[in-house]
Amino acid sequence: MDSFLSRKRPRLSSPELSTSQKSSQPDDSTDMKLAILLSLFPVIKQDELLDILVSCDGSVETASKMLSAQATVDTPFTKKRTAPVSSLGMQTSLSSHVFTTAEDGTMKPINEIAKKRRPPPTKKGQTLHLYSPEDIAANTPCTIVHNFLPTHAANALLEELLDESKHFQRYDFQLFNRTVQSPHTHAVYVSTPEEHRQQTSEYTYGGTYRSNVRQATPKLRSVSKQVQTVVNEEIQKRIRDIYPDGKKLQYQSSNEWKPNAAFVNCYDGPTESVGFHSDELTYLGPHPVIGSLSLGVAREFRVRRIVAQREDEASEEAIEDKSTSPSSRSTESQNAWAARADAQGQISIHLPHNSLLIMHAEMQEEWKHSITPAQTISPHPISGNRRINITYRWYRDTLHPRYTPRCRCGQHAILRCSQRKQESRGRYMWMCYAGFAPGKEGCTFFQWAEFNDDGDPVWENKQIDDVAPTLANFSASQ
Ligand SMILES: O=C(O)CCC(=O)C(=O)O
Ligand SMILES: [Fe+2]
Repeated sequence: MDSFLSRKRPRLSSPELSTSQKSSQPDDSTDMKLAILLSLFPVIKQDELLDILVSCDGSVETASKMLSAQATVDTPFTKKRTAPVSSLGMQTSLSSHVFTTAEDGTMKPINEIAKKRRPPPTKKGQTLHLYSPEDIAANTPCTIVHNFLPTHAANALLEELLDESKHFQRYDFQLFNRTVQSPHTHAVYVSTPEEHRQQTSEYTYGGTYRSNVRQATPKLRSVSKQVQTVVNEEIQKRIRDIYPDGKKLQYQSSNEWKPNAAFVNCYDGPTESVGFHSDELTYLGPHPVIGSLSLGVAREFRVRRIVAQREDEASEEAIEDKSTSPSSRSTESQNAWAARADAQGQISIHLPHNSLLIMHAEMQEEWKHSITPAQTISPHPISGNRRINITYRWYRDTLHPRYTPRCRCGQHAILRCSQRKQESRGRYMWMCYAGFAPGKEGCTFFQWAEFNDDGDPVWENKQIDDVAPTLANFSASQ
């Protein structure tokens, strides 16, 4: 395994730190805090920002003051880096490790290899860089198709979306008591007037209706059809080659995947990014599949597994259960969360122009993903420093807000999956949206979500609890 490229990730400890400080905050808030610091200090490496954040006991304010002070005296934190840290273009492959030739000389099918592939190829604190489709399929919940569109079609779509990106906006998200803007811009595209009406007056996002919904261009619509075909093929391959007994996952839809919304992001320059998150399940349902097309500048897509808490961490969780928001957790419990977040390291998937990444059904519940800020990028001949990303999504009719529960605030509840707590891991729940919305306190609404095998909601036998499990138990979604 030495031949694959790995890079040390944040040093979560330093000689000055006490044991309780050796790791950082809870998974969600660490990423949010890092996102803020990155937007304030874009030339500083993410790893260093994390170190500083940890040394400031997780206080963004203290870290920010310290960094501002440092900036005036040009410390190592603020020196411009000349070394090209970006490893884009360096080819590494795990294929020689994961593909074995059988005694009769034939290649073993990928499912046999996947069964043998233990333990996970990443290590705590390290990043494994993957480039080849075989490695990505075997080691992550994703598949990649390079050179997806004919060159002229990819370039034409990129040009069209660069023009569209004039209308993109940053969205707000909540960081404790502050409202923070996304470190990239975006807009949502739909094809029909009815879908436009639904997106702007029925589906909610963060407690409000979306305002930046636009009419899909003919090119976006035609590419959507091509994405649909390939994603459905890849879903079937994944089921056949990777999933246990060649069967779809429980709650994964057995219907054809039919995208009806395209979220388009623009990352203008190397520091624009999106922090670690899972995509919101509310309208996509459990085990959704998402098709993600990259255009323009190549960037790194990082994924990491969500690690369940160990049994000996239960007492700490009991303390957390009394709190109502992640921000009220103790530093020690925050540290434990960060240590778990990094327990299995990260995998970096390199996304060149015109590559289609399929996030398969196990992705959102079991993994988190991000676009990390880059130290260096190679400008693209058409887009310069910009990267455009389109995620094609399938909003399911059965999860239209006319059917889903409302919380005590009178708003549509959001669907979340318990990702960390051993006893409830993998269970779904409807919760008040407001714990995750800018400036909102929220109510304690909580209801277990029940689904049939196809992931369509079952509404009988509602069980409503008065006290919500702490939001701390669930990872941030977007
Ligand atoms: O830009 C990308 O490749 C990922 C975007 C993403 O994760 C999202 O929009 O939810
Ligand atoms: Fe996402």
